[in-house]
Amino acid sequence: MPRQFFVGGNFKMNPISRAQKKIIIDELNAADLDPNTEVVIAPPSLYLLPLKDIVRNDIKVSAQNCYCKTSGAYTGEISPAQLADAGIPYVIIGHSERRTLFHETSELVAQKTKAALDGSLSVILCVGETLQEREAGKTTQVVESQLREVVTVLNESDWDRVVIAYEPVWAIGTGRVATAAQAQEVHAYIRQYLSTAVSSAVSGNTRIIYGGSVTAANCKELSTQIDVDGFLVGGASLKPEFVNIINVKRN
Ligand SMILES: O=C(CO)COP(=O)(O)O
Repeated sequence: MPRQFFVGGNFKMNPISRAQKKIIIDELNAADLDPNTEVVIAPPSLYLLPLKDIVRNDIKVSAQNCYCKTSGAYTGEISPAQLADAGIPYVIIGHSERRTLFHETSELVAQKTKAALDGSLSVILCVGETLQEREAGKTTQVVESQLREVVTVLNESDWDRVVIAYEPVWAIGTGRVATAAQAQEVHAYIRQYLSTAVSSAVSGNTRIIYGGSVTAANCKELSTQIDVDGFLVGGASLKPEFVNIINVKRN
């Protein structure tokens, strides 16, 4: 079966007001969206339930993070069980902002990924190298080591609910997008790695999406790459052009 194209909008800690959010949701609700593309939006946790209630049914809602325990004394955290109970189907795990600003290790990212999958969520698992690592020729080594931790703790069937987001840190929020060839090279590497480390079925079925300064203007070329199965969009997911990105396969 062909991999379904996937477009996620990571709102990060934006926008500030509920009124601004409503405008974004109203635009999405009114838009003519490609029914063949899976669309997921990830607002700050405070807004998960209100947005879920007002957004159209064919757009799924995702958390931006969760913890690896079911409940307990973990002030400030949300558990996979709580997200599942609230009817939130997806969670982003291992975003570079979590890894860098909040010191999440690949080991913790792997534990969270496993806990989320065990809690019946689907996971958007983020990996990617810094500029320094790319310039040192370590891109694939870094991405592989981030994935290896996860591979170690997942069962083969867990991968049915994992989308891998390749997000080079140097392209996030910088306006500096990876070229289609740079993205394809790393996506192909990830697919090859999944084939050797997990199975050829998981390699063939897992969606690998690109994130990092994706816009309506640059998404077309990226989308034509054979191993690019969609996008995780930050800044542009807050703008009307998000609709054009969702519809890139149709235009
Ligand atoms: O981090 C990202 C998505 O998770 C990408 O952010 P930008 O699209 O703003 O670069």
